[in-house]
Amino acid sequence: MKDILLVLRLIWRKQRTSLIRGTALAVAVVAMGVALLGLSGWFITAAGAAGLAGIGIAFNVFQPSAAVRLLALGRTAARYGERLLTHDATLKSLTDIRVSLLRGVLALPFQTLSRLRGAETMNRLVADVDALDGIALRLFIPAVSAVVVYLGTFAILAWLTSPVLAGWIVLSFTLGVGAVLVWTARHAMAPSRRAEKALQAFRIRIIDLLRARDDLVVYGRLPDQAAAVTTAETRMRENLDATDRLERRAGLMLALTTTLSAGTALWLGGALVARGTITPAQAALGFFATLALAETVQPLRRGLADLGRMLDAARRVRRLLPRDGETVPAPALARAPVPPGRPALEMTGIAYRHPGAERTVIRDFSLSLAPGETVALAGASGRGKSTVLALAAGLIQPEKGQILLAGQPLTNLTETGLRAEMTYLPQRSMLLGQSFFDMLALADPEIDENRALAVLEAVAMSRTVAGRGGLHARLSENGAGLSGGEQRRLAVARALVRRPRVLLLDEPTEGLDRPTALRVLRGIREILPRAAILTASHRKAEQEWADRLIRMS
Ligand SMILES: Nc1ncnc2c1ncn2[C@@H]1O[C@H](COP(=O)(O)OP(=O)(O)OP(=O)(O)O)[C@@H](O)[C@H]1O
Repeated sequence: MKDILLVLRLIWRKQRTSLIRGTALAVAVVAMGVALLGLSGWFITAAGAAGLAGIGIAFNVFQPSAAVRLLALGRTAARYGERLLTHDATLKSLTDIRVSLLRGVLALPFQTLSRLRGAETMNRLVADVDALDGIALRLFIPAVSAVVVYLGTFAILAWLTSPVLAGWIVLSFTLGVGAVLVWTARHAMAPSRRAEKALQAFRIRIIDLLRARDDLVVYGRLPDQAAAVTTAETRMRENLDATDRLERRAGLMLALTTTLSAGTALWLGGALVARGTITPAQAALGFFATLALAETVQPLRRGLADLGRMLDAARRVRRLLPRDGETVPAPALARAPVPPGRPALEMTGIAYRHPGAERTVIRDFSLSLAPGETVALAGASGRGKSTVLALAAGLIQPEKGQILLAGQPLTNLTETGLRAEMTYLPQRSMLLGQSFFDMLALADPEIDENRALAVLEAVAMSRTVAGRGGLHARLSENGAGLSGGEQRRLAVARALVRRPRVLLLDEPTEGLDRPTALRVLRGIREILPRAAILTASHRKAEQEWADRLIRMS
C-alpha cells in the first residue's frame, strides 16, 4: 500500500490543479445524481399527494421540474469535464513517471544495467506504468467523491427529512457496500496478480521467441517455445476470467445491498410517516436518494478488482524511480578541456573484482598509453582483457588504483566530457538504424556524407555499401541482412566517426579474414593518426599491428 500511496503522491504532485478540479467535478457528478433521483422521487410523490388532497392546482410544478432539468444537464456537463480533466491529468503524469523511470534505468550502474533483461525492462516501462492509471481514476477519485457525497447526503437528508432516516440510510449503505468492496479486494487480489504476471510472461516469451528464432529452429525448440507462449496466454485468460467473474459477483452483491438498504429506508420512512414525523414525499426523497447512492461504488468496484495488479506494478515501478529529493543528474558538458602533452591514458595499480565473483580478476595492473600509440592486451580467454577496457572506459570503477585521461581522473569528467574524448567498441555491438548512414549517425548526428563515406572506406566497406544501393538504402533491422564481418566493420566505422582521443577496441577484427583485417587496422590508423589505441586481441594480425603488447596472466 505504501508504494501505491507514493505513486499517487507523484501523480498528484505533477498535476495537482487539474486533479483537484477533476475531483471536485467528480463529487459534483455523484452529488447531482443523488439529488436528481431524490428530487424526482419527492416531486412525483408530492405531486401525487397534492392531487389526492385536491390541492393539485396549487402545487408548484415549475420549480422542481426546472431543478430536475438543471441537475440532469449539470450532471452531464460535470461528467464531461471530470473525464476530460482527470484522464488528461493522469495520462500526463504517467508520461512524466515513464520518463523518470527511463532516467532511473539509464542512471543505474553499468553492472546492474548489463544484468537487466530488455524484455522485462520494457514491461516495467510500458505495462506497469499503464497499470498505474487506475490508482487515481478508479481508486482515489471515486473514494474521495464517495466519502464527500455520503457526508453531504447525510447532512442534506437530515435537514430535509429526519436525522434518524438520514443516519440509517448512510450507515446501512456504507457498511453494506464497504463489506462487499473489502470482500472484492481480498478475493480479486490473487487472480489479478496472476493475470498480470501471466501477461508479462506472455510478452517476454514472445520477445524471446522472436529474438532467438534461428537458434530455436536449429535446436528444434521452436514448438516448445511456442507452447510456452500459449501456456502463458491461457493462464492470463483464466485469471482475467476469474477477476471478471468476481467483479460481476461483486456487482450482484452491491445491487442486493443497495436494494436492502433502500427497502429498509422505505420501511423506516413509512414508519416515520405513520408517526407524523415526516411527509410521504420526504420518505420518497430518502428512498430514491438511497438508490442513487449506488452510483458512487461502480468505479470503485473495477478499481478494487484490479488492486493486486496495481500493487505489484507500483512496487516494481517505485524501485526504479528516483527517491524524493534525489534528481537524476542530466549529462553536462566537460568541466575543463583536457591538457595536452600528457599520456593519453594512464592506469596505475588497478585492482578489480566483479560483483559476486570470488576472485579478483585484475590485480595491480598499470599501463601508460601515449597519443598515437597502439597497445594490445593479449592473454588466454577470461584473463580480464575486456574488464581492463571497461575500466578504462569508466563503465566500472576500480576497487584500487587510479585511471587518468590526459592527466585528469576519469571521475572528474562528466559523462558527456568523457564520451567526447574516448570511444569504446565492445565485443558485441548493436547496430541501430535503418541505413548505413543512420547507423553511423548514432555516434555523431552531425555527420555528413563525405565523412561517412571516408570511415566506410577505412574499414573496407565502400564496395558493400555501393552494392546495397548507397549510404541511405534501407537495411534489415539491426543490420540483420549483413554478414557478421560486415556488421563488425560497420561497428568499427561507427567508433571512428567520433574522432576520439582514446579508442578502446575489443577484438575489432573478429570474424574477418587476415587480408581484410589488415586493411581495416590500417584504415583505423589512417583515420585517427593521433589517437591512443588500446585493443584486446587474440588475433596475430592485431597483435602485430600494435606498437606494444601487454600479456595478461
Ligand atoms: N559481470 C561479470 N560478473 C562476474 N564475472 C564476470 C563478469 N564479467 C566478466 N566476468 C568474469 O571475469 C573474468 C574476465 O572476463 P573478461 O571478459 O574480462 O575476460 P577476457 O580476457 O576479455 O576474455 P575473452 O578473451 O574470452 O574475451 C572471466 O572469468 C569472466 O567470467
